[in-house]
Amino acid sequence: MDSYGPPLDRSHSLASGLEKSSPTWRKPSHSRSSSTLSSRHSRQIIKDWEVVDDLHVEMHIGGEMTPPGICEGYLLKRRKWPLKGWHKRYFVLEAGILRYSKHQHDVSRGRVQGSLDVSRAVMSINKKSNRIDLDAGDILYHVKAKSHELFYIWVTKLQAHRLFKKSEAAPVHAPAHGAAAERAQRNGAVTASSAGLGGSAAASEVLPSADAAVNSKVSAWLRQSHEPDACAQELNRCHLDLSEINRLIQRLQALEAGQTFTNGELQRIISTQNLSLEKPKKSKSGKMWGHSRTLSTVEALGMVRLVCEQRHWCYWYMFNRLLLFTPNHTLGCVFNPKPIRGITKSLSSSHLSSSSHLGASVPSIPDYVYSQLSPQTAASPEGRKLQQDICSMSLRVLASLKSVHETLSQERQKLQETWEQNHLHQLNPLPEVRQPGLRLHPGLRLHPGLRLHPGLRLQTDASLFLPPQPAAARAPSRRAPSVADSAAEYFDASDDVLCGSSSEASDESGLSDGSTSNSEPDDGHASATRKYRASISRTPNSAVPKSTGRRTALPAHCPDNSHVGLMAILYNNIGKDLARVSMPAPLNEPVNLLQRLCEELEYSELLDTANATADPFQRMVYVAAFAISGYSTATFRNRYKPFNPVLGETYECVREDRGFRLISEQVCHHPPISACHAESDSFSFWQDQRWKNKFWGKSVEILPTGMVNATLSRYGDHYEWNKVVTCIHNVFSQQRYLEHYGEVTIGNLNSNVCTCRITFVKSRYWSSDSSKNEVQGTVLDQSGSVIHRFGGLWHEGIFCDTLPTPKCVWKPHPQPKDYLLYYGFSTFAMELNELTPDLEPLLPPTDSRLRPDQRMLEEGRVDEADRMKDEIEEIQRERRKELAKRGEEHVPRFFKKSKDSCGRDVWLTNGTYWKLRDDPGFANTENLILW
Ligand SMILES: CC(C)CCC[C@@H](C)[C@H]1CC[C@H]2[C@@H]3CC=C4C[C@@H](O)CC[C@]4(C)[C@H]3CC[C@]12C
Repeated sequence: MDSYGPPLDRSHSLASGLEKSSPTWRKPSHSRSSSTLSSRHSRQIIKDWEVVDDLHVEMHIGGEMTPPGICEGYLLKRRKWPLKGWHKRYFVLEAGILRYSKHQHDVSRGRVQGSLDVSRAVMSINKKSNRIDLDAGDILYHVKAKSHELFYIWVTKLQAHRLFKKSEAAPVHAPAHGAAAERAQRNGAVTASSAGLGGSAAASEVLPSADAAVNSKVSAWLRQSHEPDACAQELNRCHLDLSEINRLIQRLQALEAGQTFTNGELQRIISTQNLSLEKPKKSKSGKMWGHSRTLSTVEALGMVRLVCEQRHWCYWYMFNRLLLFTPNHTLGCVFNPKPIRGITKSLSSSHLSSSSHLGASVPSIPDYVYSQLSPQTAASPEGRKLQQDICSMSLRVLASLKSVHETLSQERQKLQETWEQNHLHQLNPLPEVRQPGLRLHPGLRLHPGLRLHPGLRLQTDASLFLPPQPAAARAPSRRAPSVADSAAEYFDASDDVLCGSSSEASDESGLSDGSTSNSEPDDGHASATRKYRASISRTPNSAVPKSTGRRTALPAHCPDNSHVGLMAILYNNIGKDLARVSMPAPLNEPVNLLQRLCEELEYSELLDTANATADPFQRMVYVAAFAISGYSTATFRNRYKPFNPVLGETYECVREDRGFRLISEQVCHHPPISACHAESDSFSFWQDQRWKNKFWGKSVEILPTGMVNATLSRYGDHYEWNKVVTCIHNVFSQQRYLEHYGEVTIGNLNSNVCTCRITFVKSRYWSSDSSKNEVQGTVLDQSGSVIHRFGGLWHEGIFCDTLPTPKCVWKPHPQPKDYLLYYGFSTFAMELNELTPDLEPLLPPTDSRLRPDQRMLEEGRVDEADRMKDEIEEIQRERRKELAKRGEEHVPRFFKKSKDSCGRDVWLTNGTYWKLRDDPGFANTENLILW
């Protein structure tokens, strides 16, 4: 195998964008943390793994995606238990499903030992050891091919199947639209102008044809709305552009490698054939036999095979010098080409003649392909031209996709609202008639203090609170109105208040819905969230905060870090707290974890409002909104990691404009703990943050421990709540995103009048983007009755429809201009690390604002920042060693360890910071030297 050339450990991945070459960032990303591994060897192994994405698979022939062919053969499969050793198993990959059996003959007998949908698995490969890992969460396969060639073929095939299956699952093709529009037209719902409206036309099909009002409104929408047409055109353009880009890239690669065939063509051939990778058995007549299913076709189509008898080499020869199989390694390859006539022809003619090139110097397929993927300077004018074309075309596609996305989201929202409003009319044509079958959760009772609106109509989404019930129990039943119905009416009454006019209420309010009798609890959640969402979107954004004199942008744009390989870093730090893993500076954002604690106070006005609210139940709603608001930063913050504070580092934040001041300190190194304390006239807020990680292959869960605390001065409340899990999905890929899920319970340690439960709903993998990030909450009284309910999305806002005036209790501020160029920071986040001349002399030298590496990164001096970061971490290590030598322990300066009411360790302020700052001033105290 070695003779196939060395370069399997190149950082240019076969198909992943994770480890693109980078002259600036060739510094091996694992170097920093490699000390955690025992041997150089194990580091090497980790380094060679790559996650494969499906971007580079070439499967289009003439614009259509070709279904990939079957692939079958023996692979070595890692034993399940103990996880040691390998056994040979026969694998068949067909229609996106990878099945395996013990032996080849088991397949025909239907004896399958396991199967996995490859489109749902994360695929990691190790080119050095020919290994492929497929991780579908619950099912995990570790397999190994016997040779590079087999490995390459399997990888190519797997990619092809994944891509095809994914594309099948998410069809965006236009042709169906015409048919749908036609059908819709037959229903009389749309006029001729709607042909080609695609999804929108299809939506009209589900409208109950009996309801003329519904039909007319939606068809009016369809008539007026031409955006989907524009989108379809735009997408068609994108499609063409992408094909063109693909062609240009291939051309460029071929040009640079001086080759006639492109990598894409090779991949396409492998993808589309039916392949049996087993050694063709010798028949009595001495003929070579392949898999029975494929053999005759193979011969019929003139499969290209050269056998070089003298040297006992068997060349399976696809293109010029592409496949080289030796009897010792790979044992034959039988192709059942689907009719790609041109290619078969070219195989058999011009390329056969180049057999004389074959030999030990011939690069293997992987080498060939990797060489194609290597960045090469396109010296020729044609190459440069190609590069420019690729660039400008890519930008065009990006712009188109952005605009399509925006338009479609708006249209969807409009349609949704139109549909919901009309749907209500249909379900509740007569306001006085009670809708049968309404059920309410026993916990959802009417609070004695609540007044019912006189003009009651029955529209509610009580299903929100319904626990799962067997289908029989969901059947509508007629019964007398009950307290539960009254509660439902109460919610409806709220809508009236919201909309001002009772007759128009159902048209305007996004909150009412009569469709409760047979909705699944999950659907209930989703539909409630849709309504909350609609109401939130109608709430105007809070006025742009008046200028605080603080900066509105960072000094420099964020660096591109898409090339930095994360895999090695994370593997090398398994078991470590992700947030604390040291990463190269381009992976960092110029704020640290102490500052991120402060960021949770971005919406501190909610605590001020709570403190000004007399009713304890309503007060709780605002506290809950505050607890949720702290999670909203996650929306745009998944590309960079906050700096880890060093032990003893501090941070202060004085916000006269918001009326609070905060201090935080890194109080412990093992485990790393950051503590903070904030105070204002209306509240105090403190927490210490530490967390654990769970690494799931393609995602990382952050499980915070420790409670968050807030007290309100006016009512003496002491609220305490837990945090939910934050999950970094697709951690290795550029499609990384954050999700929060779990339950938060807010208690009041000084009063048991009410509690609050908030659910951060875990999205299902098929859920649409608009239903991601759902939050639902209830405020309960002592007996467990629901007094208030609220919901929405943690990145868009929270609506409470049970307040005397139902309203959006919280909505995140709009993001500042160009925020994506500034790490996705909000205005508040931009301000966190701002250092003004009047502030500087007042800070202790341990303040994060004075930390040089973070400052360098903020100023765009990324390389310097990285070096400085190494130095600061080294200083910290030295300091720890010194302390250990002296048998001492680090004592935090401004926080002390204590126990909370449940006996848990907590870090509380010792009350000295602000006093020292005033007198004698930190310039006159003894301070730690951290950098
Ligand atoms: C470079 C890439 C891979 C790493 C990105 C990691 C980022 C997204 C991670 C690292 C540390 C993480 C934070 C750690 C702790 C918390 C507290 C939790 O209650 C809310 C989420 C929050 C605030 C996390 C958000 C996501 C986070 C910032």
